[in-house]
Amino acid sequence: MQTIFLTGFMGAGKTTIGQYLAEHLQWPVYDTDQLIEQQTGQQIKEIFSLYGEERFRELETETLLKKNNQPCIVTTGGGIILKPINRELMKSTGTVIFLRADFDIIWERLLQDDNRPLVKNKSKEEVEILYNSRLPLYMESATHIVDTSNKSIDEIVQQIAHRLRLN
Ligand SMILES: Nc1ncnc2c1ncn2[C@@H]1O[C@H](COP(=O)(O)OP(=O)(O)OP(=O)(O)O)[C@@H](O)[C@H]1O
Ligand SMILES: O=C(O)C1=C[C@@H](O)[C@@H](O)[C@H](O)C1
Ligand SMILES: [Mg+2]
Repeated sequence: MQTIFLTGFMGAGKTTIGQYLAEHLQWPVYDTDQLIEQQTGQQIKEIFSLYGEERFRELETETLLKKNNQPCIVTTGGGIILKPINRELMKSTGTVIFLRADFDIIWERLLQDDNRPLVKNKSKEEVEILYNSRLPLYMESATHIVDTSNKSIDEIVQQIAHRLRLN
């Protein structure tokens, strides 16, 4: 089994599910947002405001390129699917699981945290437009789609392990 990449919109639960899945499988887990923050010593919102979104997208690609080939879970930033090279890198080196969730559920989760520059000061309608514009890219790059709406973290972890025949 190669790398398991978790993709999906902000608030879909990639980071959270990745931690629990890693514990369940006893595999290492890496989060691209956290790796970028560690590497730069800056928070994502600072990177966006100091250098812009484009620079952040380059850092995401660099992070994917640095990954070694050991089995692991990689939880990604919500916009990792925007660059074709990222979609190709993930699909060619692993299994890509798109964590799908209804927009209303995502919106409720996003209200809890202010470290997401693409959501800050945006209306629900504006963020929903972004969500809808990205859906085809999550779908196109996924090898599996797992619906997480109204499911507990444990149910989602079990479902992923079952789909990948890892339990
Ligand atoms: N299945 C779930 N049920 C209830 N709450 C959840 C579920 N999954 C995630 N959450 C909660 O939603 C919030 C967002 O989750 P998380 O940070 O894991 O999302 P993410 O997909 O990594 O987002 P980002 O792309 O911004 O990094 C967290 O507070 C988390 O506890
Ligand atoms: O959806 C996005 O574009 C983002 C999601 C977050 O995980 C971070 O990578 C950053 O806030 C951008
Ligand atoms: Mg995350």
